[in-house]
Amino acid sequence: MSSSLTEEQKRRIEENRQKALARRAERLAAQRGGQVGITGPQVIEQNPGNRGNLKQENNHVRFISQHRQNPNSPEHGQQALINLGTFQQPKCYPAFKNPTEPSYPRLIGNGHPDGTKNLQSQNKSSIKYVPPPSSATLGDSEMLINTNRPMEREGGGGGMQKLTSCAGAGSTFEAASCKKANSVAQGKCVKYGEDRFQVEIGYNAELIAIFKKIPSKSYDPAMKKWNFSLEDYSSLNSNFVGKCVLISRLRFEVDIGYSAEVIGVFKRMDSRNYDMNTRKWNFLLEDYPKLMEVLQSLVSVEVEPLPEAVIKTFAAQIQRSASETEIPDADLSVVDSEIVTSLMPFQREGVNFAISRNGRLLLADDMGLGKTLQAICIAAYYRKEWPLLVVTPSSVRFTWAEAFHRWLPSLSPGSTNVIVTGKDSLTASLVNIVSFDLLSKMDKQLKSTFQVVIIDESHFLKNIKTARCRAAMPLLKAARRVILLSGTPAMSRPAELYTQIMAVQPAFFPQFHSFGLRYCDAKKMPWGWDYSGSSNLTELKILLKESIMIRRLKSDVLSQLPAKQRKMVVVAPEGISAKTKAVLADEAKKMTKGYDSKQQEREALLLFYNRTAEAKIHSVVEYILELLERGNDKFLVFAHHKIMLDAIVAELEKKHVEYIRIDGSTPSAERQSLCQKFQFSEKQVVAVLSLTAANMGLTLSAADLVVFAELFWNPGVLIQAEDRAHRIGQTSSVNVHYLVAKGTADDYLWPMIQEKIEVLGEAGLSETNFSKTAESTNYCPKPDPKQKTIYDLFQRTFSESRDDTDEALLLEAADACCEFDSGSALQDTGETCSVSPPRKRRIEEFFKK
Ligand SMILES: Nc1ncnc2c1ncn2[C@@H]1O[C@H](COP(=O)(O)OP(=O)(O)OP(=O)(O)O)[C@@H](O)[C@H]1O
Repeated sequence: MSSSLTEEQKRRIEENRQKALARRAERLAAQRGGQVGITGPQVIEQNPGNRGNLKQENNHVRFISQHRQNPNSPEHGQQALINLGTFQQPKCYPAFKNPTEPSYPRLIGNGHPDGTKNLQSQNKSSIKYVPPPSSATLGDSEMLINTNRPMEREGGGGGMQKLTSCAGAGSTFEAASCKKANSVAQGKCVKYGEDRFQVEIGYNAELIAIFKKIPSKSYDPAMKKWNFSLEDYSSLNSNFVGKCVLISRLRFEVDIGYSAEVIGVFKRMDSRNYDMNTRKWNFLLEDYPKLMEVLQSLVSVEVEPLPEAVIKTFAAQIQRSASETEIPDADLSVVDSEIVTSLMPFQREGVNFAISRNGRLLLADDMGLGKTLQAICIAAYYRKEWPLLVVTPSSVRFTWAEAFHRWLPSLSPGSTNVIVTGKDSLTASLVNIVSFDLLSKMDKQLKSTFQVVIIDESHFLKNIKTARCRAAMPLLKAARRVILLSGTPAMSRPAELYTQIMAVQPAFFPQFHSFGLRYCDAKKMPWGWDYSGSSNLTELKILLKESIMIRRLKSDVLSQLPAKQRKMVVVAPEGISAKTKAVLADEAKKMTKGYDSKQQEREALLLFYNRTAEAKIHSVVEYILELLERGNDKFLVFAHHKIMLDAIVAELEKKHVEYIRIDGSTPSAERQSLCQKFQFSEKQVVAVLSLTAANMGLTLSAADLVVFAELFWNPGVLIQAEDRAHRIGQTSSVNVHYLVAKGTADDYLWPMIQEKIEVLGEAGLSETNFSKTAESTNYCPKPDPKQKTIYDLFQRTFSESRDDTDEALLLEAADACCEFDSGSALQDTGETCSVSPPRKRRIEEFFKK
């Protein structure tokens, strides 16, 4: 993409800038002749060379340095006008690592702080330099202050003050108020420590109010003086400042205080529009070069231009060549038809978007909208460039492998490589799947390059300091296609987006600091920079949507979604210890030998089921923690065994996550209030529920995610449990995650459940069936012939009529000392809670369409 300004425009802007500098130098030379101790605005009017329109400016602070002998020196005649109503942060600093380093030229407004390094590649016409002060520049300066805010200006009565230097070695100031013309204070700026300056002046409430707004302010109680970083000295030496901000795909606004001169310029623009609400002027992007050219020729005005990333992204609009072109339909003939024909229309649009962006994107669809499927389809489009690397949270590594085989039947069985230890090869297969944590332990192998990389839950990379981020970033830098997936790319602040943007478009914001200044409301604090805020979010959102991000909310595509989206999650088997695996294998072996009585059979099955719960605890807890880390607000977790329910609750308590628990021991009277708490709490709440004691009669529609920590042999119980969220009051499609562990009773329960649900589906008794919406086809397709006995045993035992069997089993379980949550298996409290309050979302507005 090319820059928006032509060479000719750049040349003219530079020419104007030079002329302006020369004019400024002349004026300052004239001022040096004797303008000292001037008080009040009228005096300034006598000196039109200083500012032609001081009346418009009298809500500003001005510093004027007069000590420079060489008028052509860029340091000569530094002036600052700072609108106190919208105090400007220092614009940009030389280097992110050491923003206080004074020896670089300081650059206003182009968003790239690292001085000369980036200048070649930048649009020079949009840059203004303000040289930093040195301790030497502190000698003589003049400060003109009006503490009025812009809105108070009309009413008159401004508190104009002036601190004027005496030429010479010392720097002396006078401060006077035009309200009280006879109240004149004298002061001076002196060097303070290595990189600070101190203002020595008598007490003046208005001045102090101004000082307090300066980010680097510090009060020295011993000296009873205020001091500031040299950076802020420079920042005060800026002109009448404003900034350009993108407000739509086609328009930008100029955010600047009132100036007749500027408004005169605005009025000459054909596309001008004044927004009565924001009281700001906005223009078509095609007017941007012209407007900037004129504004930058005004001596008194410094306007922060649009960031380079915006200029590049919207180059077509700026150059008037934009047309509303639809993203073309990609030719997916190289991709397995299985997946292509399954794509829902919005998913197809996602794939088209990705391919139009050359396979580099942030797919930020809401949870459950099929990001996995879209990512596999996008990656498959670039199959010639494989081997492929998928980096994912550890709990879903195996689910990814299943999904590849399900959606790309052309993949041979051995072509997925799930990495389970740091010693495994990262490049063993065509599709390599690794967890974030393992990736960071594979230092030696990180030199391998992948042309195509998928990062699932890419917000895991939000912190550049983490080992996972440091390990992943070089891989992403080297890759040609980078597919980031996250339903919650940033959970609380725009700073979290930076690494993800860098991963997809490294050229957008090479320095975090420039991103921080523009979008994180960066503030200099005594301890360093604070980037936890947010600013210009509308622009960031428009920029990302135009360039790299596609995001659909469930509500946008609800008509295309089934009421329930079921998903099987294969939880990591190494969560199960070797000892537990051996016990499970032993139980299974015993079962294949057969039993003398039905009673013994059932006991054995229940024991197997119980051991399965024990074995899954670690993986289930890990999965729930990952859901919490992803920022899922509210969800339901169903489990059957008390040990599982206890373990989940213990972890939630440890993490200080609010939860409700309803199990067999929860009195009926309490259930209503627990439901209410879940439905109406604004906080993140997890409902931990017993499969048999809380699967009916409760309304928990504030959640649209249901997680099954354990399976149950009766699909009717599961469907009823799902319906705690999927019921009246639910406005979304409900996601259902079944956590399934290989080598456990799940191997037998899962195919059985699917079979039964399919039957229910065919009979119209279940809205969706598993085989169409869950990654099921490749999971334990048919039990091992040797173990078919166990499957049959499960079938036989649990296919009996539900009421009798459940009761009998629960009793038997008690006999067998298994800790089922059996308290009130079939209680129906009939409680309902009304529609939930709007669910809290982090930086919600930003990510809404
Ligand atoms: N077009 C489709 N046809 C059939 N099933 C689909 C389709 N799209 C998604 N699904 C199924 O919906 C479920 C949710 O999809 P997926 O896991 O890809 O969503 P996601 O956006 O990645 O969710 P999360 O944010 O939870 O990771 C899966 O079981 C998936 O197979």
